[in-house]
Amino acid sequence: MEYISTRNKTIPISSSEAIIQGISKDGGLFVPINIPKIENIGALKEADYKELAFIIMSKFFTDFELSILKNCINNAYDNKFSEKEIVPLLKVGDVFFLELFHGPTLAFKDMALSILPHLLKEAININKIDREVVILTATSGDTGKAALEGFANVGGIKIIVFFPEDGVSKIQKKQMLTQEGSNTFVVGIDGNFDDAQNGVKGIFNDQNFVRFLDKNKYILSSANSINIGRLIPQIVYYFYGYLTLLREGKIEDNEKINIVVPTGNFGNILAAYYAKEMGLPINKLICASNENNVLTDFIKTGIYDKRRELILTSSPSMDILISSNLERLLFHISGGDSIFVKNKMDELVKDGYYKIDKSNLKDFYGSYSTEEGISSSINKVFAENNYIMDPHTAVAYNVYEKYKEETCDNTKTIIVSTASPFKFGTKVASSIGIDIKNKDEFNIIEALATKTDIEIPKAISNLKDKEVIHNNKCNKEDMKGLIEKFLEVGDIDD
Ligand SMILES: N[C@@H](CCOP(=O)(O)O)C(=O)O
Repeated sequence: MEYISTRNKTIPISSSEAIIQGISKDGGLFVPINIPKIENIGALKEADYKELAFIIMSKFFTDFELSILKNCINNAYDNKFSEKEIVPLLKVGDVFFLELFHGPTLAFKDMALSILPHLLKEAININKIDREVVILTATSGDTGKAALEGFANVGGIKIIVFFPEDGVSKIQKKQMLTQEGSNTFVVGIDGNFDDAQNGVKGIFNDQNFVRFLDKNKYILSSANSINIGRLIPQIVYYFYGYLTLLREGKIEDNEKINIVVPTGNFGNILAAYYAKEMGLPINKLICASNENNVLTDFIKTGIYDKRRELILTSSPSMDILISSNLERLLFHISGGDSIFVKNKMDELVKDGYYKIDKSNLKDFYGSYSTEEGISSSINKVFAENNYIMDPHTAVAYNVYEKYKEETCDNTKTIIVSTASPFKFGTKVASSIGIDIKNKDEFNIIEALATKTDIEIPKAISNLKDKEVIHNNKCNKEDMKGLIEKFLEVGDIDD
């Protein structure tokens, strides 16, 4: 399988090269030259998570020897995950929650960031790279910690994470600032996630800086979902969720289901779109946003308009106005028209918006939840079903309720549950009536554990006494300066 840029189809590269580069030099994202099909999906219903991961990933990562790919998968999906199914599926009321947060950092990002370091190491070997790889990551909370965890102490790789100083939850922040590993660097910036992501993309595209790093024997890569090595592993759990329904007799073979995804950078829902294109019977892809509802407007009108204030919400991983992976969707729905994609991306930079024909978005339904909607959904599901959702998952639930009301569609539905509620203690606890006044975050979490009768995950209880290691802060304009400092390469301008 070859990969091409969404903005220029003429230079195909291998999957291992695409993983190393992270983002194309022309600013585009790598996409597979075609999306492979899987026939007779129902026959895979007895496959465990690793077997399924191998079947799916081997169709995309074709320049990895099969035994090497199998090793990567075995090393990724092991007892780092607390549940033996890796992603349990739970029926709650009339929906199914696919819980993607049982990995080491308690968010769905672990699903791909447990394997990306193994894939990248192998990609470095395959391409005989004689440079140290520097992973630049922008995060609004969950990606950062999952990437740090995955890459900590991996030889030949350094990881630098930029997060919005005031735009992540207290637990997310503590998770990142206490990260051990001599190759890890964490920086709070004085902007929002879009600033961090724009900054990182700008650095990738600054050819002078890239050459300067190269002279110092460094190359850049990415751990965000702009990296195809992040996206492909996320396809697996959509198949696994579907096949679990089939194995448990909840659906017939080939029966269509809906998938609801709380969405920010559009990577997770794009993985579901890839699954659909590969043949998974999906009816609607339901794109759930928080008050940063740029995607809702896009799906309803075909107009993507980022000219609005970014709002900090209780679901920070979705506090995004420039959803990177939409670029890949534009490429696919335009039949692979890279000129069209480039024009739209240029319009977004120049004018702040672009328009497409909304009939191209028929696979999707989009809506959003307010802060109040998040609280009332958490409260309702807990009261009625004794099931506790984190704010991101609550956004998805809230939007699914709207979808049902609007469409009366009773297709069986999976909601992806993307993070542990204990990462967002204040919002979750207050939503179910716990008095949070005068309590610190860890007291709130203890009260939440008592009320829900769920044990606090070790990854959170251990955090309480962990020492803060990273104290770096910078202006959003000075991200390059910090990279120079961490890599000890001097100043490009000297
Ligand atoms: N949801 C985010 C933002 C980055 O998303 P990614 O999937 O592109 O890495 C986060 O948690 O940081």
